[in-house]
Amino acid sequence: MSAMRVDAKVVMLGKESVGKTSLVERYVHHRFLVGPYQNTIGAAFVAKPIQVGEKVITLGIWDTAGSERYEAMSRIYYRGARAALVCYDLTDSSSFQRARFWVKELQNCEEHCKIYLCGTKNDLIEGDRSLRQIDYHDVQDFAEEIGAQHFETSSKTGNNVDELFQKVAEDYNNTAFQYMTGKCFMHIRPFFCMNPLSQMAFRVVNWSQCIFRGCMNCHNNNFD
Ligand SMILES: Nc1nc2c(ncn2[C@@H]2O[C@H](COP(=O)(O)OP(=O)(O)OP(=O)(O)O)[C@@H](O)[C@H]2O)c(=O)[nH]1
Repeated sequence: MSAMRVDAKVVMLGKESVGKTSLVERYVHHRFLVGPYQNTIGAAFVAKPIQVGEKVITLGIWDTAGSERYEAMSRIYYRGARAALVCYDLTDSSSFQRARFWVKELQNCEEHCKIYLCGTKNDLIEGDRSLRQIDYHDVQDFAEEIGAQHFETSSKTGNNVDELFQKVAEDYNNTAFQYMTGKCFMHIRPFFCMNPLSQMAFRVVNWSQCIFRGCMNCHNNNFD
C-alpha cells in the first residue's frame, strides 16, 4: 500500500474481461500485458499523480473484479468515489447491459460520483469494423441523458487512455466539492469536513453524515 496522499477516489466498474485492468495498466505503467487473461479477484488499488494546470492531483484508482460473484464487493469500492469509469467491450453487446446496471447503481447510491462511459478494445474495431456491437451514437445519446462523459479507448494501442484519465482529473479539479479532513474515519474520529460553499470546517461524528466521504491523507477510506 502506498502512503501517497489521494485526492480523488476513482473506481473501475464493468463486466468481467471488458479490459478494466488493462486500462489501468496502460495508464499507470504504459504497457499492455499479453498472455493468458487473469481475472481480478476482489479489487486492486493504485495511486497515480497527474498534472492538472499548476496542480498535481493524485487519483486513487480501485480496479474491481467484473465477475458477478464479486458484485457485493464492488459496491464497497464505489462508496465515496468521485469518478466511476464504467467500462464495456465494444465487441460485446452484453457488456453494455452490465454497464447500464452499474450506471443505475451509481445513480441510486452515489449521486456525487461522476460517470465516464468507456468503450474498450477499439483497436479490434479498427481492424475489422464488423466486430462493433455497440453503436457510438447510441452510447453518446445515453451519456447525454445521464450526464456522463463518453470515451472509446484501446489499452493495446493506448488510444484515448491518457485523455480519459486526464479528463477525470480535470473534472475533479474543477468541481466545487473540494473537501478536507485531518485524518480519515479509519484513523481518527471525529474528523472534519470542509463545506465547499461556506469554506467552514464542520465536525462529523458519524461517517454517514459526511457527503464528501473520503480522505485526502490516505486511500483507505469510505467504509462504514
Ligand atoms: N485487443 C484488445 N484486447 C484487450 C484490450 N483491453 C483488454 N484486452 C484483453 O481483454 C482481456 C481481459 O482484460 P482485463 O483487463 O483483464 O479485463 P478486466 O475487465 O480487468 O477483467 P476482470 O478482472 O475479470 O474484471 C485480456 O485478454 C486483455 O488482453 C484492448 O484494448 N484491446
